[in-house]
Parts: sequence; structure tokens; C-alpha cells
Amino acid sequence: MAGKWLLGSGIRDGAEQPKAVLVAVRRSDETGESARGTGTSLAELRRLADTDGLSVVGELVQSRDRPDPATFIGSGRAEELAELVAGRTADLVVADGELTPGQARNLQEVVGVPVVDRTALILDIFAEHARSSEGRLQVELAQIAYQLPRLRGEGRALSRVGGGRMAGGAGIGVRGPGEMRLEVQRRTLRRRASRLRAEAAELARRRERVRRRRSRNQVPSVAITGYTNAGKSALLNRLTGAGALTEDVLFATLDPTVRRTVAGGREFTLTDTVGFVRNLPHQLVDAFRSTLEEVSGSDLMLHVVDASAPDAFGQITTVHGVLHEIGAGHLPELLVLNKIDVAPPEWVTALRRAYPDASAVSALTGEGIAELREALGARLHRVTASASTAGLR
Ligand SMILES: Nc1nc2c(ncn2[C@@H]2O[C@H](COP(=O)(O)OP(=O)(O)OP(=O)(O)O)[C@@H](O)[C@H]2O)c(=O)[nH]1
Ligand SMILES: [Mg+2]
Repeated sequence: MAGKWLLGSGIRDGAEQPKAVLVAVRRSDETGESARGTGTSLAELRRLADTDGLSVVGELVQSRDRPDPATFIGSGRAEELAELVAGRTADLVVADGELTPGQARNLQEVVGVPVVDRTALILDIFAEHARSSEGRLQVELAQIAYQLPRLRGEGRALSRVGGGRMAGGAGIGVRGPGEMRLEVQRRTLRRRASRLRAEAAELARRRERVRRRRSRNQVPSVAITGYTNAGKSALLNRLTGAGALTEDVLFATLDPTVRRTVAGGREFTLTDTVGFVRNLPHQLVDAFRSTLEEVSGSDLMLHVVDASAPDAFGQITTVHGVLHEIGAGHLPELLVLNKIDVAPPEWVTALRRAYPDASAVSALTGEGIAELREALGARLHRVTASASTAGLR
């Protein structure tokens, strides 16, 4: 069952597993490596759709230099998409990328079913997975940020309900009932957002106090970071015996879990938190900033990599990009190549060659964990020693 939020956008109600057609744009000059980029991205969209409870019944990839400003894939392909949607009796279309409100509306008009984008899909998954009040609050803030610029479409529909058609410029200068309702909707959402922001700020302050207390106690903190589904929670469990939720879905973890443990005779806290993904919607980065700052306030990062993922190198680059964005790019990191029990040995070899200091482990079988603990202890000694000479602790 798709999340309530996506269903709210008009997808056939009661559809147990809504059927989706995926659509992507590939630059026409993409060949070899870069074309594989689109392939990876589409494979990921498939996994996101699956995580969100959708059944993928068709895919359409359009080659063009850049997305069509009006219909994303161009009007010719849009007709083709409409046929595909009808033929497979799909309930919705999911575009790989972020659609402008206009593109979504235009495409929707041609295909006759709701058209959503990758950002909406990720927001929907976050909404389903958020457990804590802070997590739920952050998701709702991100949803409002996404919804606000897109209210116009609904406004038009509303204006029709209200009896006044606003198409064709007939309503210029006249505030029809639809437009007024739209204004009310906007104001309600903005007011809700500012209330949520105030609550979020209070929760962030509380979290900051806890973090200060921890650092006063001289207990260094290690943050687990990495791409979604890399095995971060599994590694936390393996290192500390914490019962963190691990699941073969994307974004299983949204709320930070903190545990104390020991490595190389040194006590430290280990924090598991939200995973990253390529083109993480900026609304989410903004809303989850305080959660993500849990990472930037730590002494060391344990960057978990799924060595069995075909795009492991790309995932490492993405994680570094997001870390940079949240001001954690300068922190020391220990790279952990996970899932070596299932990764093809030559992939692990290639990764080890590129990252000679990385530890190779399986959070599942426990292989390499003792060595990781040792490496972690050594790094912690170095990190905390250099921090104390710098007068930081
Ligand atoms: N084969 C194998 N599977 C693993 C290993 N570590 C984790 N997994 C599986 O990979 C999936 C994701 O693991 P999680 O620990 O939930 O991953 P995560 O990084 O916390 O994911 P999110 O919280 O969703 O971002 C689960 O199905 C785990 O059982 C490993 O070393 N080997
Ligand atoms: Mg997790």
C-alpha cells in the first residue's frame, strides 16, 4: 500500500498495490559509462517504488539533450506513454527526477492518471517510516515545502468546483472563489510550517544539550553514515548489540539511535542515522538538518559502503557530496566495505585498491568485525589525541 500522502494526490483509492509506469530522460549523447548512469538511476527508482508499495508495470526511457520544459519527455513520447499507461492499466506515472509543477500537470493531462516525481516518492517513503515525533515533524515540513509551489494545480481544480473557470486569462485581475481558496490553503500551510519549525527548533535544542553533556563526559562520538540500505543499522547492531531495525527497504532508519560501546579500550558513542541517496530532495535535507547535524558534531565517521552494490563508487561520491553540504566534509572518516559475504570478490578488490585504509566486513556474518573494532580503536586514539592537542576537548 502506498503511503497516504501519495494516495492523497488522486491515485485510485483502494488499489492494494497501485501499478506504476516509470519514465526517465537520458541524454542522447550518453553511451557506455554515462548511459549506465541512467540505468543505475532507473534501477534505484524501481527500488524506491517497490519500497513504497508500488508495482512497476512498465518503463519508458526517452533520449534527448534535456528534459522537455513542457512535458518532461516531449509531446510525441507523452502520447506513447499514455498508450503504455492504458495498455498496462497503470494507476500512476513516476518520473525519475524532479518535475516542475507545470510538467507534472501537462503530462497528467495527456496520460490521464496522476503523475508524480522521484521527490514525491521519497517524501512518501519518509512519511511511512518516520517513527519519532521529531522525524514526523521533519517529514511534514519537507512535504509542505514540496506542496506549496504546487498548489496552483489544485487551485484550478478548486476554482472549477467553485463554478468559476480561470483558464484562458479570463480571470486576470479578478479574484475568483478558487483563487481565494488557494490563498487560504497557502496561508494555512505556511502557518502550520512555522509552528512545526518552532517545535523542531525546540527539539533540536534539546538534542544539542544532550550532545554537549556527552562531549563534556569526554566520550568521543562516532557517527555511522552511508548510502541507504548499505547496512548501517546492521553494523550498529553487530558492534553494540543494539536492536536497531534493519530491513531490505530504502530509508528504514530515519531517527538517530545512539549506543555506547568500546573499541581498543576506548569508550565511545555510536550513532546510526538516516541514509543518503543520489539527489536527496533538498526539502528533506533542509527539514532533516538537525538530524544530519548529529553527524557533523561527531569526532569520527564510520562510512558504510555496500560493496555488493553495482554502483558502490557512485554511492561513495554521493555520500561525500551530502556530507559536504551539511558541513561534515572535513570530519575524519573510516570507510567500511560491508556485505563482503555477497559481494563479488573482484568488486571488493577494486574498492580496496581505491581505498586502501578501508575495513572489509560482513555485518551479517561477523566476518572482519574484530579487525574493524581494532582499526576503530586506533583511529579514535588518533582523533581524540589530535583534538586534545588542538585544545578542543
Ligand atoms: N548479505 C548481507 N546483507 C546485509 C549485510 N548487512 C546488512 N545486510 C542487509 O541489508 C539490508 C539493509 O540493512 P540495514 O542495516 O537496514 O541498512 P541501513 O544502511 O541501515 O539502511 P537504511 O536505514 O534503510 O538507510 C538488510 O536486509 C540487511 O539484512 C551484510 O553484511 N551482508
Ligand atoms: Mg538503517
